[in-house]
Amino acid sequence: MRKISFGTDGWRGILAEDFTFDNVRLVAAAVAQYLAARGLAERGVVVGYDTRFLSERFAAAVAEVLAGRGISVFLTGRATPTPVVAFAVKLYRAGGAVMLTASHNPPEYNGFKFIPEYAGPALPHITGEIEANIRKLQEAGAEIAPPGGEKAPVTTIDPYDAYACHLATLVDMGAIGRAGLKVAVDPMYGAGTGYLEELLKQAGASVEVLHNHRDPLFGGTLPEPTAKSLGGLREAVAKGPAQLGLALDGDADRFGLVDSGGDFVTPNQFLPVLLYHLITVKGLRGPVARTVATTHLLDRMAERHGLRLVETPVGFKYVGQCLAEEGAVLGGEESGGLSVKGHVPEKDGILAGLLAAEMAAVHGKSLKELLEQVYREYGRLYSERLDVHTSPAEKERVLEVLKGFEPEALAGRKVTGRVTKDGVKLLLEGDAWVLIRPSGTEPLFRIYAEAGSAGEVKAVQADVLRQTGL
Ligand SMILES: O=P(O)(O)OC[C@H]1O[C@H](O)[C@H](O)[C@@H](O)[C@@H]1O
Repeated sequence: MRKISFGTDGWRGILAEDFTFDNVRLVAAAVAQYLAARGLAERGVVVGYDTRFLSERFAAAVAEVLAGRGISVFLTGRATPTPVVAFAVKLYRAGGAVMLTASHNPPEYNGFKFIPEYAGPALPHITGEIEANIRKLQEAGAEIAPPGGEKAPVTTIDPYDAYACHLATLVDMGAIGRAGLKVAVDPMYGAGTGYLEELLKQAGASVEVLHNHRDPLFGGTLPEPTAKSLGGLREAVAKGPAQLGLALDGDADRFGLVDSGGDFVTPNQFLPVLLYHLITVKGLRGPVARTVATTHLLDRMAERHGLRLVETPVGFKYVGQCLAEEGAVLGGEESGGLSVKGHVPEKDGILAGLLAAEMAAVHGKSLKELLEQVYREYGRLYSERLDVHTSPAEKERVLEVLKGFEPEALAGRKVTGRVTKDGVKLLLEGDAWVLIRPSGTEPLFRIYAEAGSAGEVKAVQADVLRQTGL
């Protein structure tokens, strides 16, 4: 059996291979030990799950282990988005939450996310402690049998209404209604079903919904809101009357956006437009947090407005930490995660979608028109990510190469700096950069690049491939 370990965001495993009821019970017991050691057990734990195969059964198994160890459980009565489960931690002042989900992974996966009492993704020192507990339980040959009998209650919850009220403090729902916005929503058969479309309808928008029934095979695609997977939504928006398309990933923590006409808007394009809106319309002030892989257009904007820019490794856990501890206005990442000041420090695709709708309503413009405005004020940057699949042996070789990867120039541009907070990032003259890092969720390397033209981005990536032999 492979080692149970928490990657970029939770433990993920293939169903029946690694992700078994026995292993889920083992990890739940390790979480119970962590909570007890931290004095958090008496606050109880929220348990939620997505729409994947057996997710509700795994959630019930986790609830049973926790309750059997005297920890009260707030169990969601239906599939619930990860950000809503995080919000429920605050709502019930719980000691943490367990979310059963493999997010946007292929259908044969399921997963286990732990959300500590601060209501954002668990930081490495916490998952490290849980992993150590798992090893000790395994070494002791402890059998985590269904405990047979609860020592604490399991209460069924539905945090929808409280979450909706909270979002109404962050989003101008009235503006969405007044504008009579027409929106198409694609929850990708996932846990966001019944959330984003309902909130928009309640606000008064007219909503067309796609893929809003449970399908653990996700219609044969990945529940990942990328341009490639959102063909149906793009077609729906291109056909009209919808002016905007909003998508979520399998557990609704990531967002995907389709502009009027059916064009996909990347997170690197949306984040600067949102920051502009938050600063100029909503009047928010505070630092701006982005991962090392996210657009530097945010840096230019932060500098112009006198805001501090915080760069974190990849993983919303680090972005969330900046939101929670430093009061950031916006925390975002190129893989489609964001949260804003006043919200839980967990990425939230529903909030992102509602903010996009608010912006369309308030400005009466498409996202692309707003983006053009941002480009006019701050200059334009092109960014792209290239994913390169590798075997485990190849991965080791490339990691070795990266240790000493300090070229003088890339694609004819001088290297002016080297950042190693996550993978290797080379800063190039002319406000360009490239980052090479192994994914923590998939067996591949990601090569992210940004420059003043699309051609330069491609040239820089090609030179990285050539020089590293990837
Ligand atoms: O690039 P990876 O290590 O595969 O991570 C990709 C993404 O995985 C999860 O969704 C994390 O929550 C994100 O913060 C991260 O950006």
